[in-house]
Amino acid sequence: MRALLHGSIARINCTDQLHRSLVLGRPPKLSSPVPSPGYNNLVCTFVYIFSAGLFAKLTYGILIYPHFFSPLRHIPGPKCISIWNGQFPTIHRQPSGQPHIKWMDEVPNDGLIRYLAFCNADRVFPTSPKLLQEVMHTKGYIFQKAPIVRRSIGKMFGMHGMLFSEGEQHKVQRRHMLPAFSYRHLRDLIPNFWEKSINLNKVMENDLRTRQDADTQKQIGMVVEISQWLNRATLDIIGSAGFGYEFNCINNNDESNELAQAYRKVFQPVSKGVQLQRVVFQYLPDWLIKLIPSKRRKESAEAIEMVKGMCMRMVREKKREYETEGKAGQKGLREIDILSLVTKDSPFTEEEMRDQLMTFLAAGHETTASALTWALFLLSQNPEIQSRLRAEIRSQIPSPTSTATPAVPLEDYLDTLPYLRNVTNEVFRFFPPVPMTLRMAGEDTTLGRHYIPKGTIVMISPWAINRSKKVWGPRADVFDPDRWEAYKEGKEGASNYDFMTFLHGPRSCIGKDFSRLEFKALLAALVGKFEFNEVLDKNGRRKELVIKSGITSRPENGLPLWVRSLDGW
Ligand code: HEM
Repeated sequence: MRALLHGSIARINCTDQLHRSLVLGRPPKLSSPVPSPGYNNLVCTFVYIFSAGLFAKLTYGILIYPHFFSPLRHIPGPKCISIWNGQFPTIHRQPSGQPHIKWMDEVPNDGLIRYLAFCNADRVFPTSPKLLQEVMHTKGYIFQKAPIVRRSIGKMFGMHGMLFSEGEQHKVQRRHMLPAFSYRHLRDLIPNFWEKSINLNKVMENDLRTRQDADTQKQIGMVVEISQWLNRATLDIIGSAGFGYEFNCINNNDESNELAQAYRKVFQPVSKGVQLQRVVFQYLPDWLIKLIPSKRRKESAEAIEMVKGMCMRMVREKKREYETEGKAGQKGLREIDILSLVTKDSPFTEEEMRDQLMTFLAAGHETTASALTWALFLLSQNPEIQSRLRAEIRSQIPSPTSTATPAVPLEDYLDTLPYLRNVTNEVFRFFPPVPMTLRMAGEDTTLGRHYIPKGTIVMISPWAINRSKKVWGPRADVFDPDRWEAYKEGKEGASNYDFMTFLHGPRSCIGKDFSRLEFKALLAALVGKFEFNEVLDKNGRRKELVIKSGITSRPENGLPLWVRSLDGW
């Protein structure tokens, strides 16, 4: 009653002041109503109950459930190093997948390991070919893309693109796009890959010469941050071979190329602090995250808008082309490139078409650039492997500068050069550009003999499987292209699931053959023409390599290498 009375007095005061200010023409001075003690008590009680509820929920969810009630608790796993944060401190300190190698080799298990991640969230990690096959193949559509992944990279890769579609929708999309990845079509793209590779060589050589002249007047090579060149080259290749578009990233440096810049902002490796922030943000609603100011997020959002706009323009231009040139399409070409398939007679809405392009653009350039970065890093550390590769390339592939018509076109043999093939396989094994990915059980199911409740997050780690001593023997952590003589493209290994770089099954990488050919063309052109050496510190010692895992794994601060142009090819 007192509360009510108090409230009405406050309201009367307010109206009174308003009336007076209207009459006198002054702005009203509203006195804030004084909350009654009853109201205060109510609020306090609510806050207490809410806090107690939250505390109980967190205590149960973080401290009790994972240790005593989780149906996954009997699956073997590493000992928790934190009572509330499981293995997270170890995972956070090391590159993605690194702790998993140790667990795989040291924790006795029947193909499945369970560990606790941030705030003791359950994770299962399949280690045997049989269970990997279940997750990726037999139950490929039950184990769906984890919402955490969708949330963190969905906007850049296109929410409605193939990477994030599920079930029937995914099957339709994948079937529709397959012709663009048939081996016959990819073989026809080799001259295009080669042309771009030669262009990269030319521009890099000019750049080396110009800068050398200014600095030393000598042709002794110079330090180059190599990864940005590789990103520009793979962007040009996906643009031209995939979409029939010339992005011209190789010819224009990063600063003058909006597209290269946009991707650099989104994909640049992040510090441990930002990684931790991202983990925490997974648990916060979008509206709350938007309220927290962040320069990096703002830049990423702008970059995403730029890419979105560009993909939409490509879709609309191509559609207009079909409308004006009729169904046969441009000059009657066999149009099975990515952009044509996405836009012509396609089952996609315009938004889906745009997202499909975003998927192929992002997935199709960053990964191959990361693989090439690692290739040059490994070759710079292993000069004898580099020389052997160069000898094969120079003896088999005519110099890009020669004007003579080659006796056999490159597309007939690029894919079969034995040492180039072994080096390619070994780089992909040793540094898988996508070190890990997550799936979520879409329904209650099983893995082997283990019950897996709906919502369980499954960690798939190409990094761990590709480097496990259990799988690859005691020399698993040695970079040795010759091991592929025995494995012969993975076919003579114990199982396909030993090599996980592109995953397997219906959700495996659709672009794996595209990227292999592109990788071989770029690597052959680069190693044929240039020598790559590591940059040592001032005491002549090897610098410690810090691997940053963002969407792909990359060396921290790019990869500076000592590059020298060689004569005779
Ligand atoms: C070295 C280069 C590459 C690597 C290591 C790689 C790796 C992968 C991996 C691991 C996935 C599965 C991701 C997941 O499910 O979480 C994937 C999916 C995909 N990749 Fe690649 N990729 C490479 C190059 C390419 C290229 C060149 C293209 C296109 C031209 C491409 C297009 C795609 C697409 C569309 C998907 C989604 C497939 C689906 O869900 O059905 N990738 N890639």
